[in-house]
Amino acid sequence: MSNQTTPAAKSHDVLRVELGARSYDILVGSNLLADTAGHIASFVKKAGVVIISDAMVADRHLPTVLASLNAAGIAHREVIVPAGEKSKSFAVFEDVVEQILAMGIERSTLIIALGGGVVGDLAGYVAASLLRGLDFVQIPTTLLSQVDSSVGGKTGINSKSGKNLVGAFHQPRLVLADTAVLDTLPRREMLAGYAEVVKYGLIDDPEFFDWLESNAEAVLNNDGPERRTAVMRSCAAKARIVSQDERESGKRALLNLGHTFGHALEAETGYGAKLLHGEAVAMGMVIAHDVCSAMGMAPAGEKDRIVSHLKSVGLPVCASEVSGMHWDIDRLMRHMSRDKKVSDGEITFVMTRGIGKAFTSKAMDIQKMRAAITRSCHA
Ligand SMILES: NC(=O)c1ccc[n+]([C@@H]2O[C@H](COP(=O)([O-])OP(=O)(O)OC[C@H]3O[C@@H](n4cnc5c(N)ncnc54)[C@H](O)[C@@H]3O)[C@@H](O)[C@H]2O)c1
Ligand SMILES: O=C(O)C(=O)C[C@@H](O)[C@H](O)[C@H](O)COP(=O)(O)O
Ligand SMILES: [Zn+2]
Repeated sequence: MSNQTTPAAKSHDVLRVELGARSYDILVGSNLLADTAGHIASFVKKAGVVIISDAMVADRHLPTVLASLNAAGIAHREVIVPAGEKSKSFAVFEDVVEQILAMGIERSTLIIALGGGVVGDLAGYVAASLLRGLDFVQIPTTLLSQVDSSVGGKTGINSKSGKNLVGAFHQPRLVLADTAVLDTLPRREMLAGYAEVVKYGLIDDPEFFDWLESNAEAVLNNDGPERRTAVMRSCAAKARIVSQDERESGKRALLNLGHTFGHALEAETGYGAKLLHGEAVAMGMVIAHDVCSAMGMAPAGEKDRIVSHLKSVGLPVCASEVSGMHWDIDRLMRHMSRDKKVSDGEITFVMTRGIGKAFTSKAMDIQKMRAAITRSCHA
């Protein structure tokens, strides 16, 4: 008989976003929601917590969170918004703020964002605004929010003039990424998040892109080690960049790879289910690689490799794949001119010399860019 005991599996990994007084941990693991109360305990005061979630997530995962808070005797209230991008609006923002103020809150009330990037961006902006700033915790429930939106403190809503044009930088106190909740996420939403995972490989980690080419289906299908690796490696990449440039005065703009084009496509489709953010980013990353290879700075074969990987999992790669859309290139160009990376009247673009070699520059060939957008819209 052996005396050996199997060591208990590590329940979660911890990453730190280093931002001085605003530093915080990202916990990544399976079934973390069951001990929500334990994980957030040090941020909860007598005033309790207000959970902001959407109807879909509340239906599936709020009971687990509430059971944990009830067992620990933590006072809680809930605000539930409709699921989907349309909740990142002035109307929903106002409604949530008024509901929470009517509850009677204090500066020590903790806001919890339980949901995907829509809930995280909205709840973060609500937290930044109420009483001029409440603490908040991100509990991301989509792949996209676990690998990207819950980290870094960009919060906000959309305006008629464009995507995320109203908001604030407001860092969470903690990010609790429970990879098991992704088991209830529809494949299309998983893929939208996967586009942002691929983005990290394309920015500056070609080995990660190689790894994804072999492990994509394991990441997407099972709550196993590959998914955890993908979430951890993505969060580590984002944390590293955000720690160096919290307010996007330089390097952070790299996280916008594919977004200048992607946000224009999203705005033109009316922020609905026609085109998800991650799908627009996938198309935008292809356009970025296409125009850079047309400008002779990136090998054309690399764009083909990216397209082939995105297609292999089922992501759309061309704007022409959005059904019922008749794209107007001039309107797309006008949207791009309102990008937050515009300075002195010129857009800073995230460009590329190939996989893992993204950089920022204003030196875009506008005619070649128009041609690349046209290829995407009329493929
Ligand atoms: N702040 C940032 O840094 C940042 C980064 C990337 C994206 N974003 C924003 O994030 C938003 C997109 O986020 P998203 O892709 O998470 O979309 P989302 O929040 O709309 O969630 C997608 C859908 O999945 C449902 N859902 C969420 N979790 C679920 C679960 N576990 N099981 C079943 N259904 C679930 C939601 O109800 C919704 O219908 C966009 O508005 C984008 O601009 C922000
Ligand atoms: O965190 C960042 O910085 C990013 O750019 C991450 C993006 O994936 C995200 O979509 C972000 O919301 C885009 O920011 P925006 O400033 O262009 O609205
Ligand atoms: Zn994004």
